Amino acid sequence: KYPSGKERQRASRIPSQFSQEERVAMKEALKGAIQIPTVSFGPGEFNTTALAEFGKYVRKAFPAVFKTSFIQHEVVGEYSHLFTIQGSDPSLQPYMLLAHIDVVPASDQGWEVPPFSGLERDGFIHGRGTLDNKNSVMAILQALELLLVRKYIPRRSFLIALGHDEEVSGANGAQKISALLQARGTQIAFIVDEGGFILDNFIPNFKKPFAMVSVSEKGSINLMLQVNMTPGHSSAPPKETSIGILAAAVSRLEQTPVPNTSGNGPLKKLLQQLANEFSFPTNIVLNNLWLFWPLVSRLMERNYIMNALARTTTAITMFNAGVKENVIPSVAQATVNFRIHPAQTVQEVLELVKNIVADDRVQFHVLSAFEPLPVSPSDDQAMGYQLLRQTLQSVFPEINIVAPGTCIANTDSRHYVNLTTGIYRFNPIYLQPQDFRSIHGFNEKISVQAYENQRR
Ligand SMILES: CCCCCCCCCCCCCCCCCC(=O)N[C@@H](Cc1ccccc1)C(=O)O
Ligand SMILES: [Zn+2]
Ligand SMILES: [Zn+2]
Repeated sequence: KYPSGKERQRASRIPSQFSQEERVAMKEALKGAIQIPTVSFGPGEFNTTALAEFGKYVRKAFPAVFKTSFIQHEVVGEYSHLFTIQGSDPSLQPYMLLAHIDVVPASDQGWEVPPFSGLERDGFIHGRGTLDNKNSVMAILQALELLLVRKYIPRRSFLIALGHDEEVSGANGAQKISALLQARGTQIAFIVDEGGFILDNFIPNFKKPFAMVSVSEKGSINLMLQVNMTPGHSSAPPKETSIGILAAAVSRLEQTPVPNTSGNGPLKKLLQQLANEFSFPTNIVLNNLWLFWPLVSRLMERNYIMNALARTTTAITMFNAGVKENVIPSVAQATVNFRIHPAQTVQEVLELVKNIVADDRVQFHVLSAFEPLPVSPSDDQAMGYQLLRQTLQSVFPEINIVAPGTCIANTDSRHYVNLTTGIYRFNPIYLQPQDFRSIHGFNEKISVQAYENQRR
């Protein structure tokens, strides 16, 4: 039963204040989530025991979410979760929050604390998934739980979709949830997913943190290069082997980056928005990009993260050849992962790559590919973007720059493009370059303070 208008008004002004007990319980809930090793090892290779345990864990940690009559909970693709929170005003189009419960593998080597310990040390909770992306899973459910305890009933309906295989492309989780919603004819006002942060110290000589809300994400090609040659005895080798030819081809690819196309992408706009925050002479340079763009884009290429924003990137990720030390192998294969800049297409990149390799003995096999994602609106009329901006500025009043950007990696949100034109990738967390390296790397951690802010 819905409350009266007065009760609703009161509910809409629920302050984000927590008791000491609540604060302890909340961080303990995150630690427990980190301790469940929901690792995705490869396509179709999941820790299904951990995924099932995670399902039970959230039921126990957030009882109000699971027993509230106006919340429908569905399990999709065995381990993903879809929550539909029915608002009091059905005329408003629902929005949707996304997060994923799987994590990439982590072995104990290289970590200061074991990656699935969830240990708290020096004000940080450590472990795989603390930034990518159990922080979001738990913060979303925790915020909802606390609101429900405080008798919250939303006006606008919303959905929460928690995928279980984002780290291996989302085919069983996000893709199935999206298909289910499409079959139901659901239209979504806007989506919020991972993929943007409050960036702190990412731009050389720019100390002011700013929020980057990613309004698009790069496309991708996984390209397999293969060379076949006649096998033989290593005691009398031919002048060139399949391995040598392939190695030269991938080396040419590494040494010849795909041209910088950032002049036509959102990066230029982002820098223009930041221009007046810089001191002289950088402010003059950035306010006159029509003149200085060649110089600025060359300087940006020196930084590997800025470089990733500026162009299609080339990463050689797999190399396989040879069966025995005294056998000249017949086949050599390498996989190259390209992340496509929004100003380019799959076809354009493939043409460029073939011209760079320029060797007919190298065969190309496209293993998978998709185009850069559409750019979501970020103008004054874009409800999702503006709501996100206002909300983040009310939680972080010190942030006066919120800028649209591009996510350099891919997220589950790409599976929902048929449901909405407004997809915003943003986690309300300060991120420094060393934190960025910890995502999929060593020593991933989140400060207790940052986690508390996420739930507000
Ligand atoms: C002007 C200054 C800007 C500075 C830019 C700084 C950019 C930092 C932004 C950090 C964004 C990090 C986003 C994290 C999300 C990672 C998601 C992920 O790893 N996805 C996988 C998904 C995938 C796709 C296909 C197959 C398997 C998995 C990925 O590899 O992209
Ligand atoms: Zn992620
Ligand atoms: Zn990830």
